[in-house]
Amino acid sequence: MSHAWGYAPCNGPDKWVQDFPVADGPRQSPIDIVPSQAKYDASLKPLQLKYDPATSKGILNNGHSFQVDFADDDDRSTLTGGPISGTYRLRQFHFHWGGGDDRGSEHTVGGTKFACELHLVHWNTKYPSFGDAASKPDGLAVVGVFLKIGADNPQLQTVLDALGSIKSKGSQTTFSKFDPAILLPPSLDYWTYDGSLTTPPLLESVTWIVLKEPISVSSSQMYKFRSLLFTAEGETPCCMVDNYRPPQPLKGRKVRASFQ
Ligand SMILES: COc1ccc(N[C@H](NS(N)(=O)=O)Oc2ccccc2)cc1OC
Ligand SMILES: [Zn+2]
Repeated sequence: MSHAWGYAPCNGPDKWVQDFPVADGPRQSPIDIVPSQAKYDASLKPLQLKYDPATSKGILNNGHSFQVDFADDDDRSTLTGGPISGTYRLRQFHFHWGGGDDRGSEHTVGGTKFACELHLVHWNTKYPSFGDAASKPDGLAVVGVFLKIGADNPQLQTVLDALGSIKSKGSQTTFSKFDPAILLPPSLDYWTYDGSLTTPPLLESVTWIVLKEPISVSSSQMYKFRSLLFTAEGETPCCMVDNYRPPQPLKGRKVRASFQ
């Protein structure tokens, strides 16, 4: 691919394998989660997500999605328990969404797509940095939360209100005192499986933890996500929509459930 990766027909998910051969690897993400095929594992521990709002730093349009970045130089915002061992630090969160309410999530459940999916990216502190962890099979843990079309979600509003300041690729602004825990559903029941980043470099270093319970988002709130641009200022504007990779082959992997 002579140009950078993206989600258009010319540089989208079907083309990524040209520059990132791991795209055809044995543990690619996302996947379709089939609840009846997911085996309850009593040894799975409850998720422990402890986030300090003081660690939120800024919000950035990176040309593929937008992300909120967190200070990860200590253990103030961490993931422990669940399917992982040790302590993973929160690095950033971001979303994937569709051009319409009928699509947008990366993982699907029994073939059902949601309008949007939140990813909270954590890295294993047994490694010295995110970059180092990202290349290890147990280096990353991403918590996925589905956003289902329904009532307006007030907890999303501070994030959505910031999008006006980061419309174009490369724009960023401060985003402090934000507690990502307010984006989580009441139940932390989850499915888990071994997978990868869902964007290039598609590294097969992610323990996926996908929450069973979605949070709500209204159609009008979805329009705020779709007001962002893939493109930088001065370029022909292209709306940031359909920034999701479709489900990938399971290739013999087992999905476990933390609930019966
Ligand atoms: C902190 O560094 C990274 C963090 C994440 C990802 N990729 C991430 N993969 S995912 N969907 O599996 O979490 O996807 C995106 C998608 C859009 C915007 C930002 C992340 C890549 C990173 O550095 C290469
Ligand atoms: Zn993601």
